[in-house]
Amino acid sequence: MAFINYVTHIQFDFGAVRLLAQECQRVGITRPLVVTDPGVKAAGVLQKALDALGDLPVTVFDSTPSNPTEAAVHAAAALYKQHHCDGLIAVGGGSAIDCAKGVAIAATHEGPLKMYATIEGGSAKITEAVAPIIAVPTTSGTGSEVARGAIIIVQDHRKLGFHSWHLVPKAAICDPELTYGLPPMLTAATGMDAVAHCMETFMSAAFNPPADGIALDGLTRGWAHIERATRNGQDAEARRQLMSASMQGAMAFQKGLGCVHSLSHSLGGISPRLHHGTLNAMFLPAVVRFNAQADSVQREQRLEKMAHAMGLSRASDIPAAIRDMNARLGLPAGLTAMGVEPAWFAQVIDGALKDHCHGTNPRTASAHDYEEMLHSSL
Ligand SMILES: NC(=O)c1ccc[n+]([C@@H]2O[C@H](COP(=O)([O-])OP(=O)(O)OC[C@H]3O[C@@H](n4cnc5c(N)ncnc54)[C@H](O)[C@@H]3O)[C@@H](O)[C@H]2O)c1
Ligand SMILES: [Fe+2]
Repeated sequence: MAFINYVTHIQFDFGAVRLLAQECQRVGITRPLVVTDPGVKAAGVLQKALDALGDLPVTVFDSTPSNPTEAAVHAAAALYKQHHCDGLIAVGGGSAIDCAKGVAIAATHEGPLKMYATIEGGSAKITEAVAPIIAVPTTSGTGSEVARGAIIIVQDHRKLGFHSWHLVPKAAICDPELTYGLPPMLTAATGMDAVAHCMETFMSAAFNPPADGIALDGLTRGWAHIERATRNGQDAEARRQLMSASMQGAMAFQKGLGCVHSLSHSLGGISPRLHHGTLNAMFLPAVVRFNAQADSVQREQRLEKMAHAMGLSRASDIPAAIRDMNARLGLPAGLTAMGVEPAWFAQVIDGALKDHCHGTNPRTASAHDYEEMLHSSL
């Protein structure tokens, strides 16, 4: 069955952060908890959001870790309750936005967070009681500002997905100016997350032609501008296009993602210091090669369409083009350069097989297939 849904109210423009107070009023948030992280604060980006909130009584939680944890979610939820907040404003990358989504659950639902995780059958337990969220992305990567999912490391160290349409932010404020100060390495790594979303969901077999169109267009924009934005963070047009690619990837991945993300979720749970987008950039070439054999990918000429969007003449050139792009962006050459050890692989594969993205890859991966992908990504 095809399920197609586009729900987020989006303000997308240079300077759009100034609409924050207006959006709070529209959504009905009068006492927000702002969820952010130390890097966003140090970069002066948090202050822009606070300035835009004027005299609203604001509480700030600024301790979101990169790869948010259940402990951070509970600490922020305690602050939310203590200050009688009535909604969340996430200012940051995927980590701050997903942390806010976790708080939106924890502040309004009982019990440990893992009860609500997708693989624990928790999606149906997330009700409309969830606190409202306004998301202000400051990276161009995850697209979490328009997505129904949150990725959080729960107390037993698994990095789990939480999915509900109730978690989709009530408003997204996409202001490319907020990303001007994002350093080159993070621009490249988060940008490759956006590219990975567009590619993976486009390859996925679900019938969702609108999502396919959005993903392919997002890939075109992201691929054409990621290098420019990495080389010159002040390149307004490149920042705008990359922010759109990020948003489009996440609008489209309602189709589901695949083995790139099942591997990077699993590995990111084992070693939270590994950046999600960088891991995806490492896995993409191997997964594209693996998916080239999938019936649906071949029948619908999906790799040919991706190659066209990337300005390549042959589908078989895609894996090498991704590796070349990673090198030009200054990303690591492979998992070894990131400090990943083959001794971890058994645990990575176990987590990948159970991940919520495993089932939507266009070709079912066995443990052996995952092992090959990991070895060829070293
Ligand atoms: N919910 C989803 O749909 C979804 C999709 C993909 C990934 N994710 C998750 O999102 C997380 C990663 O998010 P991310 O890649 O956006 O990185 P991030 O949010 O972890 O941020 C990375 C670093 O960049 C800094 N930073 C952010 N914006 C900045 C700015 N404008 N200027 C200077 N520094 C800035 C932060 O302080 C942080 O140190 C992972 O946990 C991943 O699993 C979620
Ligand atoms: Fe991702």
